[in-house]
Amino acid sequence: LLKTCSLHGISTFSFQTWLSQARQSKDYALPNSSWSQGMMDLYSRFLEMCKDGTWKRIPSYSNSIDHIPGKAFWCVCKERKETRLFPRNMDTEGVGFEYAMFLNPSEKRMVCLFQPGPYLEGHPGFAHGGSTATIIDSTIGGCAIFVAGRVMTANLSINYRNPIPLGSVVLVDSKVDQVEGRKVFLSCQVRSIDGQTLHAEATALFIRLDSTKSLQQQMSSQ
Ligand SMILES: CCCCCCCCCC(=O)SCCNC(=O)CCNC(=O)[C@H](O)C(C)(C)COP(=O)(O)OP(=O)(O)OC[C@H]1O[C@@H](n2cnc3c(N)ncnc32)[C@H](O)[C@@H]1OP(=O)(O)O
Repeated sequence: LLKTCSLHGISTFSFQTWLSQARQSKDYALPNSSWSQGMMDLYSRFLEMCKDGTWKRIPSYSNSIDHIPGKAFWCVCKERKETRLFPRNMDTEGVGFEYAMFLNPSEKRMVCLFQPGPYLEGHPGFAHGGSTATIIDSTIGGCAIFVAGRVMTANLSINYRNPIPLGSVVLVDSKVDQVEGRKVFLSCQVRSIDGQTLHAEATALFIRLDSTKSLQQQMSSQ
C-alpha cells in the first residue's frame, strides 16, 4: 500500500516512499571537491534548516526516472539505462551543473544552490543563458512535481537581469503561486548568495498530465 500525504489539499507521494524507491542510485547532490566554500556554506545552512523538518534535502540522480515519485507509473518504456538527466550529463565533477535542491513543502517552495562550471560558458566568463534556463526549469519543475505530481513545462518565461559568473554560487528560489485545475503557475528568482544581485527572474506554467485521477488513484489502480 502506497503511503501518501496531503499538501494543501493536493495528494502527493510521501517523501519517505519516494526516498526508499530511489535509494539504490548514486546521489549527485552531495558535496564534492569542486564545490566552493560559498557553495559549502550555503549547503550547510540549508542542511541546518532541515533538522526541524521545515526543509528537505532532495537527492539527485543521473537518471530522470529515479526522481519521479511513483516512478513505475511514469516509466512507459521498460529500461532507460542509456539516458541521463540533462543537468547530470557530465561525469567530471565541477565542469558543468553543480547543484543541490531543498524543498519546503508547507511553502510549496524549492530552492537550488547552483554553481555553474566552465563547460556552461556563454559570453566569456559567464554562464550561458540556456544553462540558466535549464537550472530554472529543473528547480521549478521539481517544485511542481512534488506539489502536483505528473507535470510538464508548458511555458517558461525568463528575464535575464545580470550575467552569472562561472564558478560563482547562486540561489534559485522557486514557488508555486497558484493551482487552477490542471494548471500549476510558478515563479522563480535567481540571486547571488548575499541576495544583492538579481541574475534572473522567471514565471512558468506547468500542466498536470492526467486530469481525471490523482497520483494516489493512478498508483492504486495498477
Ligand atoms: C527533482 C528534479 C526533477 C527534474 C525536473 C525536470 C523538469 C523538466 C521539465 C521539462 O523540461 S518538461 C519538457 C518541456 N515540455 C514539453 O516538452 C511539453 C510539451 N507540451 C505538451 O506535451 C503539451 O502541450 C502539454 C502537456 C504541456 C499540454 O497538453 P495537454 O493536451 O495535456 O493540455 P491542453 O492542451 O488540453 O491544455 C490544458 C490547459 O492548459 C492550457 N495550456 C496548455 N499549454 C499552454 C501553454 N503553452 N500556454 C498557456 N496555456 C497552456 C490550455 O489552454 C488549457 O487551458 P484550459 O483548461 O483553461 O482550456
